[in-house]
Amino acid sequence: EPVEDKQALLDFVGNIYHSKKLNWDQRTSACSRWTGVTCNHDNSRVIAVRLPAIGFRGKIPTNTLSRLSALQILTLRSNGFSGPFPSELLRLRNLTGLYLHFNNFQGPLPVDFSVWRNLSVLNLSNNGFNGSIPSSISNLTHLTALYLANNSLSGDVPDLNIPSLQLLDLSNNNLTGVVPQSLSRFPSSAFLGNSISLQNSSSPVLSPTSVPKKKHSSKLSEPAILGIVIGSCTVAFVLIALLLIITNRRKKDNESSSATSQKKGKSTKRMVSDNQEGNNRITFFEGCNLVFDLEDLLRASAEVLGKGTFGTTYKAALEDATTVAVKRLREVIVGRKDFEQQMEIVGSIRHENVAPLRAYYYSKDEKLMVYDYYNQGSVSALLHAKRGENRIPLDWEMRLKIAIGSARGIAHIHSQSGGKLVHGNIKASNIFLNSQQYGCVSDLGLATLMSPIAPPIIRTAGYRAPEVTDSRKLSQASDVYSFGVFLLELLTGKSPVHASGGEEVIHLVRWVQSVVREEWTGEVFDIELLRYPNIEEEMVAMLQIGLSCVSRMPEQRPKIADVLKMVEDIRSVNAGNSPSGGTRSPGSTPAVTPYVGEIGSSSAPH
Ligand SMILES: Nc1ncnc2c1ncn2[C@@H]1O[C@H](COP(=O)(O)OP(=O)(O)OP(=O)(O)O)[C@@H](O)[C@H]1O
Repeated sequence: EPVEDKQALLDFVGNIYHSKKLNWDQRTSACSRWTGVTCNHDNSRVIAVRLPAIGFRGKIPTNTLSRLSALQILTLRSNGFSGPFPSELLRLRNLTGLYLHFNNFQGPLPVDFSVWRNLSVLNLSNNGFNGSIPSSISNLTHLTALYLANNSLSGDVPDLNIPSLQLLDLSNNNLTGVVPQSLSRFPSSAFLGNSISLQNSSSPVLSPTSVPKKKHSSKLSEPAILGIVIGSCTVAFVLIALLLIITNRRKKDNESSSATSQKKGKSTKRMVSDNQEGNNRITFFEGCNLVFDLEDLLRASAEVLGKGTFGTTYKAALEDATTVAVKRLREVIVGRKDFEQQMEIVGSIRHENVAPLRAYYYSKDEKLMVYDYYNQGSVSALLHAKRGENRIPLDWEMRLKIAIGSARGIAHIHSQSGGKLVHGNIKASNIFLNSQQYGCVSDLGLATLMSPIAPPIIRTAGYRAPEVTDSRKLSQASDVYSFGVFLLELLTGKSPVHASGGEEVIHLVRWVQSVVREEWTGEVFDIELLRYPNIEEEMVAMLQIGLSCVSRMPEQRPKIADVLKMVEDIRSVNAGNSPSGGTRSPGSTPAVTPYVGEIGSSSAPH
């Protein structure tokens, strides 16, 4: 437990009015129980504090939050904080994200911003700040987003030469002069509602107060914000249903807890729901550089990526220019405790070939999981999308790296929880490319949490081991089966279950087995691969591995560690370093099916 950090937080909350009760109890674990608090991996320090719309009123008590010296993220938005800029916060040298928007802060900004060396997002919009924009902001070399809109800032816009800056909003202030060259790359909307003209342009394009000022927009109700989001994001779909359900309670709280709100009569009722709400927190895992809270998620414009077995996945663009994938689960059959336990296991996995779970949210009505967004799409999309058109096919090199990476990821997963963890849903749409373009597996550990009556989606069915189809016996061996199907998919370019011409449905595994049995091995490979010379031996090696993984009997399948060795050896097979058949490690499960033996002798040139 971070004893001192905990005390700092208690000192903070004990010395400021807030209309919404926080479940910060001295006796409970701040790291696992306290709303809005995130700790590092060994729970020795608090690294994030997210307290939007708690109904705080007054000045931030001195010498409280500033003692959280490991703090990286601070969100105090949509409260009623007042007073001058809390310059004590400049002591928080590790801050990457500071969100103070929608408060009533006043007076000038601090002169020297340069202490916040790691700051990536600064949102001070919708306050009453005045004076000029300090040019020391230029020293924030990691800054990606700067929001100063809806204040009373005046003077010239400084020359902010920050190459990393991607998002800028200075609108609705009293700024004058011209847009400096360094900021000319931003759209004019960033400067709207000031008396600024664009450089090299004789006419002032932006007339003063051309847009009505929205001062102290903390008055804006959540529905109004939603309205703006929805209205302005005509192209993007909005997570309306998601938003409405989750915001429902918060909306009520916001209305009455905002400092400017008139309604105070609801407090008793609110207290009751607060107590329940205490547990409905969004939980972040360490290494989550993403700066968002639930409300950021709600305000994000979102697009449906697809519907899967376990729910629907959305792509959500956050206001700091990051994009996340939010998976909304349905039919969770376990209780909160089991769910949280599993999330902790999944969220603690950090491996370059496993997609990191960044955060999750649990409430009675909503269960969300937040992942990084992979903009290249899944291997399924890379493999199958728009075949035939002038797309760039996945070359053999890429497919090898995908196979190696995903095998490494699965091997790592199987080594977790005392060697007991099962992925449960290995398939091409759950495999992505990491920054080195190796395979990276996602969506693990959900199968045991979800309803077994989840509709059997045909896309998933093709990856299921026979014992899973028959009696839902998920195991590491069934993961190996699914991985084998995935290898066959990589080799053939065909989906696990696909229609051939007419209505006939082809099962990839059976099809590959029969083609191989007829000794037409060459026929199985993806025609897109035929253009690459000298890879047949490697393809045959992968075929052998894939077929051994899809052995009917679970105990005949190799262990993933052995599969991994074999996959990693595919290259050396070709380089002639390793004699055919000698690639398996001693002691590995003998899993070569008769078919494979035949391929080995019939196709490998001697
Ligand atoms: N982090 C992500 N980045 C980019 N795309 C993603 C991400 N997560 C999922 N997707 C894509 O969104 C779509 C829907 O994903 P989802 O996981 O909900 O369903 P699925 O993979 O088809 O099935 P299942 O629920 O069984 O995993 C898929 O095309 C998937 O590849």
